[in-house]
Amino acid sequence: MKQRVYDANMLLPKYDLVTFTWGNVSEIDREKGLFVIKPSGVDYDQLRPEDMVVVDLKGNVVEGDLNPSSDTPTHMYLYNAFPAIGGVVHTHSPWAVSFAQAGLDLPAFGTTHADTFYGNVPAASALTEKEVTSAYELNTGVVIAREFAKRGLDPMAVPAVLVRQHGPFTWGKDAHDAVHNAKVLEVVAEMDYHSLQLNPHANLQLPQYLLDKHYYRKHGANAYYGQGN
Ligand SMILES: O=C(CO)[C@@H](O)[C@H](O)COP(=O)(O)O
Repeated sequence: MKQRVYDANMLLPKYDLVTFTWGNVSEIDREKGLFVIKPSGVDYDQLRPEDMVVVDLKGNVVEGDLNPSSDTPTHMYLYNAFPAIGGVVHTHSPWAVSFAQAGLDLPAFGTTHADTFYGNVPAASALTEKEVTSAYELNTGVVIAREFAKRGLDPMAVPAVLVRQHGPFTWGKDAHDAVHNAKVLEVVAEMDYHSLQLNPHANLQLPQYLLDKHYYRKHGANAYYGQGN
């Protein structure tokens, strides 16, 4: 599992999703109640599979000599809040971060989006100052779970979020699936930006029937939403 998580982390620079030591990938073993995550602040070209850190769902490091990623509390919170997910990715990929910092949902304008995200990708607002809990590092996870609950979104149907003042988090059935979703998010964010520049006054939103048709053609009639057509 450490090798698999290491391999998934090494896809972040390969897919041009990170700069320096930014970003992190993890994967969970639900039977053991443990997840493996990248260590904090280690250059990707220095990273080794044995550097991966093993953490339990209370945030305790159970194996590893290095500090786990600074985003470990968010990964942990998401594994607890979204029981169907198996892997989590965080990046600072520039186009997705641009939408996150602008506080804008990433709209479904086309089938490139619909293949992976069954609907607009939500921008989750940061907690207000008075909401910030003493466990500051948990706030991002709280914000994400709250946004999905508020919108009634199935996290496996829209496996991504844009956290304002921070950046994108994606997830999937495992670490590699979550990395795939992170790359699609970045590609679609750049496409959306240019579409909005090219035609700023039109309604470019993909109609629901096309979203349905395309998503279920790709994922099957019993996809996450359990509906089909
Ligand atoms: O946003 C931040 C830091 O502000 C983090 O997401 C870093 O981008 C990755 O940190 P480590 O995983 O190396 O701790």
